[in-house]
Amino acid sequence: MGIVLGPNRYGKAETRVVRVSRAADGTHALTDLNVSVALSGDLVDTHLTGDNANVLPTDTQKNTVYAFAKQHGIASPEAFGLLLARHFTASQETITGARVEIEEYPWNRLGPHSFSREGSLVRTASVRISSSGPASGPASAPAPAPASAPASESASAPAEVFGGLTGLTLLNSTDSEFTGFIVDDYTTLAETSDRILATAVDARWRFSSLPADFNAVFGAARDAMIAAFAGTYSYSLQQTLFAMGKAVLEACPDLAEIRLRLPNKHHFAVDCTPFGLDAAPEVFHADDRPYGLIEGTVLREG
Ligand SMILES: O=c1[nH]c(=O)c2[nH]c(=O)[nH]c2[nH]1
Repeated sequence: MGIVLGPNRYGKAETRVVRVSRAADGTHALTDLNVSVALSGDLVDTHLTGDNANVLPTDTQKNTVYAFAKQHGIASPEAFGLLLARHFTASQETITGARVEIEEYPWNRLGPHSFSREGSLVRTASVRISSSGPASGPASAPAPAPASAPASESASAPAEVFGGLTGLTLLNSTDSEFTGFIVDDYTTLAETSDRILATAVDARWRFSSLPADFNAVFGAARDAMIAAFAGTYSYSLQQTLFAMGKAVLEACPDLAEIRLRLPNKHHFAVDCTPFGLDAAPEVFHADDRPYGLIEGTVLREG
């Protein structure tokens, strides 16, 4: 039996790029990204014989990230990912697929040129382009070139675009129950009609059409998730997950689906009665692990 090369891709991972935009009045704006590029295409020779004629070096990919940040600016992580993915697939005959994954670390403004890093929230974007068609899924959209894309790249292959976030830590100190679950020989969990519900949201949403303003969609999706978490009287984190996903799709018509991963960050009431104190649950132990992990996709019917 012969041995053959399977699916493969290569690229420069985690190029950290910080773009400063300087306005005439001395006010600066900051965009802080971690960009990972992975390319695929006609790359058999480099694997089988070491002939690198078809290989665009990963060092060049890193340089392209920096050059595009300078030349085109970074309107949004999604638009920047599209710009890069289109460039790599349109400019090199041997490169037919590109996946660009971006993390954006938000900074809060302190002054005209001073900033502080925002907590744990990270915005994410992912763009996949294949000149032989989108990577997968029926709802991929033909992607218009971002406003700042070079004209030569405007007629390129369809793209799949995902946005999202991680590390959005949320907590309700009441309005959460967990009762009526299966009880078997190993169940010790007591039913509770009042508990802390806390999670760190990991969300990824797929665009079915590409909006003019990705940042507006991001803000609307984030705000809808937060409002749904805070406003839902929860009987399970699963129910809260669906409410959050539904709220995002209702707020954002450009999105086809949202995938949510919600760790249940357990808070256990500490029994203070041995210390002669009352039993009201006011002191909690924030447990690190193990944690429940509730995962689900919410999508439009059809
Ligand atoms: O919201 C919850 N969902 C569960 O499935 C579960 N399981 C558990 O032990 N606690 C919880 N809480």
